[in-house]
Amino acid sequence: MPKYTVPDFAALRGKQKIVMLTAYDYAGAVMAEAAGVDLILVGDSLGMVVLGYESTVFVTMQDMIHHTRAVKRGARESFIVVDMPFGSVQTGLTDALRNAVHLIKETGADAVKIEGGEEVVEIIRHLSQSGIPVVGHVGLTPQTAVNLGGFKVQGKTVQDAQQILRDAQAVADAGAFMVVLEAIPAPLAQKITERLNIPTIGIGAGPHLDGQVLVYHDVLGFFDRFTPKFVKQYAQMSKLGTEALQQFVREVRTGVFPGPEHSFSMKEEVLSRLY
Ligand SMILES: Nc1nc(=O)c2c([nH]1)NC[C@@H]1CN(c3ccc(C(=O)N[C@@H](CCC(=O)O)C(=O)O)cc3)CN21
Ligand SMILES: CC(C)C(=O)C(=O)O
Ligand SMILES: [Mg+2]
Repeated sequence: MPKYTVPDFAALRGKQKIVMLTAYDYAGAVMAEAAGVDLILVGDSLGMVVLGYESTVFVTMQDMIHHTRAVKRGARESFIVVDMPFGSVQTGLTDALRNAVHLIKETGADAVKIEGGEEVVEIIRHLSQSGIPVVGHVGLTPQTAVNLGGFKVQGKTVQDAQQILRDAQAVADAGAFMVVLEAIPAPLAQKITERLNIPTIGIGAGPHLDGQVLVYHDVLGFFDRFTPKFVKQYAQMSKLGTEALQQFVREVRTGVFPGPEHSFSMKEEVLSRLY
């Protein structure tokens, strides 16, 4: 059993900020758990930061299963949320439930996350009532970003902001136990957080939420293709890694590596008997 269960997150509201971080593999999950994050998200952002796609829409159920299994092996004690990839919920309630059950059974994840507002409430209700903990995700929904003008801040007009408020409320009413608010103005996220009775987790949504989530590769500076304004890099791993690898290349070429401390010796009497 993980350290937390579903009701624990509601209990944290107003007491302690909830910290969520993405992870996509064994090593990342080990570090996330050692750092003490409250829960791990195996995000479909893996398509971009790990697999190099231009968007998250190409990520498959198999991708999510493969990576979530690795995360689970690295973070046995953590509550794990897995993103339902694009296409895994769009083909009907039966498919959505089958895919959610499949994800959880194959990976040992604790909950699934589904992008969308009012248009996905039936799916959220169906899964929740079937016993699957569901996290909602409203505001900027990367799987359908092509309809939103790209990876852009959402909810800047009265109409758009009102819709996001309705979306968040609808997702909570449908049984989601937590909701991610992505790339919306801070005051809108604050209003939503005040209205809802489930924890809100923000990414690019300001400080007035119950918790925060960022992408692992952004936090550590492993991803340089773009850096959203809401990202804070706590390390510059791409730079550090490239410099370290350059030194490796240099040392092999100059014969500095491997040194005697990296090599295995052999008894002279053994060597002398070889012919
Ligand atoms: N590495 C990474 N981090 C993320 O947070 C992330 C992904 N990938 N992939 C999936 C989505 C896409 N996300 C993003 C990506 C970029 C912006 C961004 O930079 N938006 C700016 C520029 C918009 C513009 O071009 O005008 C903004 O001000 O909204 C926002 C969300 C968040 N998610
Ligand atoms: C950015 C978070 C919320 C996400 O959905 C992902 O990493 O895929
Ligand atoms: Mg995602």
